[in-house]
Amino acid sequence: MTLEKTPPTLYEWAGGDEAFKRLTSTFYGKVLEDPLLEPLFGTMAQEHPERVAWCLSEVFGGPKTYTEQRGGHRHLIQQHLHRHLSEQQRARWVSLLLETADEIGLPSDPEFRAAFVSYIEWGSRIALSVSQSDGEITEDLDPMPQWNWIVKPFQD
Ligand code: HEM
Repeated sequence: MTLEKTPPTLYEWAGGDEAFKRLTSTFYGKVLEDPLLEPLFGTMAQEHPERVAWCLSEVFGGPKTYTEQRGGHRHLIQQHLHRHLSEQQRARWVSLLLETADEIGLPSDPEFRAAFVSYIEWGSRIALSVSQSDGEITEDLDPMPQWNWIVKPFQD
């Protein structure tokens, strides 16, 4: 029998809770200075950056704090309904987040960034799409999506 090396989760590779909290606290500081995004986030809850950190941690294989504290993917989607986000705002949100990832020193290896940007693109496009809806959610959207390595980081 050969033992295979188990790769760390993306959450572990990124640096765990502390890294995601640093990412979102720095990011929302920039968001509040941005003329396109400030109107959306100027009145955000004080806990908002931490909730987004829980959410990213969970998607990337960390603890299920967002689901336990806030109610999972259904709740996440619900928070974006009726907001009528624009593509320009979505694109700015993504570019500022990626800029912040560099600034706070998230791992810059191609394998991590390929997986990281993949969720950010997917999630932000879902947020844009559901934000156009004036309806309510009827379908079951849980559990939270789970992201993993897209390109294998280690040899077996
Ligand atoms: C991967 C993409 C995204 C993730 C993971 C995400 C995550 C979250 C989370 C966790 C919340 C708080 C939910 C709660 O209270 O439990 C939230 C709320 C919100 N999101 Fe997103 N979001 C994403 C994309 C976007 C984009 C692209 C925009 C706009 C450009 C946006 C605008 C908002 C706004 C305006 C709120 C409400 C903030 C408040 O007033 O407290 N989101 N999002």
